[in-house]
Amino acid sequence: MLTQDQMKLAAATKALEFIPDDAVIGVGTGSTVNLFIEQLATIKHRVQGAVSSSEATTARLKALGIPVLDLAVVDDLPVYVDGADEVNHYLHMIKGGGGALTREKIVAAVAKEFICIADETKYVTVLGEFPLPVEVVPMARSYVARQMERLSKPGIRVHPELRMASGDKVFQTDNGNYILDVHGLNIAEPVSLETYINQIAGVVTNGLFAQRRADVLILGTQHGVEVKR
Ligand SMILES: O=C[C@H](O)[C@H](O)[C@H](O)COP(=O)(O)O
Repeated sequence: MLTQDQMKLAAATKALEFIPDDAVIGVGTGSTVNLFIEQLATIKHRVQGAVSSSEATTARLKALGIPVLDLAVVDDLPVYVDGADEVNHYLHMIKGGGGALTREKIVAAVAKEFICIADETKYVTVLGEFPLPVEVVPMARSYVARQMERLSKPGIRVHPELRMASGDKVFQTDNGNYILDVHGLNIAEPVSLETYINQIAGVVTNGLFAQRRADVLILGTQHGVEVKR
């Protein structure tokens, strides 16, 4: 029986086959991506560098000698590799468990191909068991929380929770914002919910990646690596 980390590593290693020569690569954030970064370091001589989606990823890339470029000076990003907290059969995702959703969404928007690397525990029929991260401007946190609660239905309570770092310290994103983790959503229509939440004043973005879904899912399973499109 493989561990979750072994399945993540298998998916991260397979992703190397999707990396074109001499390209700048978009790199996401999280434990699965950290394994990918270690693999990417083994072929760093054949890439120009990486665009990073978080301060944590930037530090790891630099530590392994992979040049980090500013997205603003990169015109062509053929591939973006990132993990997910949940991914459904249409390759819509929930992301942002590590709080990097906004920069991830920006880099993903620029990239031609989004390659999601995940282990089989992330593969779901309906998104929403994982609480949906919503990045908010700090002063809007209570207003946005109230708007999210209005998504409750009879028998289903939608419950936003302000993400804490430790003790009574509020978690802050790389952009200086807060995260509401929204529990109780059963997401039957990810594209319309993504749009709806993003229109609430004070929301920077939410962790649904449905309008810009993954193009390829590399899934580490107990029976080997599966590639889905
Ligand atoms: O903000 C974090 C990212 O969206 C990650 O891609 C996501 O949380 C998955 O992370 P992990 O690979 O650690 O499960």
